[in-house]
Amino acid sequence: MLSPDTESIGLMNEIPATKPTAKPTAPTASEPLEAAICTQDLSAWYGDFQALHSITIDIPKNHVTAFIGPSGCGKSTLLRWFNRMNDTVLSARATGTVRLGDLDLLSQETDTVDLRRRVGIVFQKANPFPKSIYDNVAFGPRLHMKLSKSELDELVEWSLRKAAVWEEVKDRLHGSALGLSGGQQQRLCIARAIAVGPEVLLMDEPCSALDPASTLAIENLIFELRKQYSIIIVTHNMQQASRSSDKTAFFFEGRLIEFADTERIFTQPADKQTEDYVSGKFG
Ligand SMILES: Nc1ncnc2c1ncn2[C@@H]1O[C@H](COP(=O)(O)OP(=O)(O)OP(=O)(O)O)[C@@H](O)[C@H]1O
Repeated sequence: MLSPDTESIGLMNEIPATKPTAKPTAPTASEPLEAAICTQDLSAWYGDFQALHSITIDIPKNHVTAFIGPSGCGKSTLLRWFNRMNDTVLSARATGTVRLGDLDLLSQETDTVDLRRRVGIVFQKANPFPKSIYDNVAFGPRLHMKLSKSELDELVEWSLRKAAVWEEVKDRLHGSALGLSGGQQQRLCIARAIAVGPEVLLMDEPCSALDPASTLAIENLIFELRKQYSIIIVTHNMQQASRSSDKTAFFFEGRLIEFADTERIFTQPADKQTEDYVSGKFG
């Protein structure tokens, strides 16, 4: 049985409608950036506490965007409004707008089940279901796609290959996912997320529980996956943000202080607070 925590609830809702396609669509530098998710004046509260203040940001499609900032500055809160994970927190509310294409993400009429199919999430701690490796990846597709056995086999393999873990698990697909190493489990969770064909992948400190080799494997994977998905990664690791993201947003005390190309944020930030943070003077 799955534990009824918020993370499992989110994963259970990551349901697919269509079989994912594998056509890389990375734009070239000269093309204007199309937005995957746009927020306008987004403010968010937990009870009386205001965690986000008037956030306006366009998250570009097919790029990796890093969210950085000191603990408690609101990075995860913002990420969790992007797929309405905050619905599981009774005291959480938000004003302003968040859009995924034409979809108004804050509307009560938005189908959160379908939203979580389109916006997948990978958490800090790998959380495979206590099932086989195969069944973890096949979980969403089995619920919501009518696939033959061979089509499902193909999708499971495709997802595991895409998540760069196929070679390590192909001979033990029916063994328990809990028997994998931490880094393998995290790549399995990425495979499970992409098996349902999301447009956006949210990653909340996906490497913080991993060793350097597994971290590097995930970073390489993120870099590769951005050809097909719009990725947002929350990280406390400045090297990771600078290595694996195209754009970086720096937050402080619930406010978006600066959002620019990652290279610029790390070499010529416009704001003194950004400079102090990325140079390690605080946080
Ligand atoms: N479920 C909750 N109930 C009440 N307050 C919360 C809740 N979740 C977060 N907060 C508060 O909202 C603020 C922003 O938290 P959030 O987790 O978004 O920050 P963060 O930048 O992701 O922090 P960290 O880097 O430590 O994960 C913090 O002050 C936090 O204590």
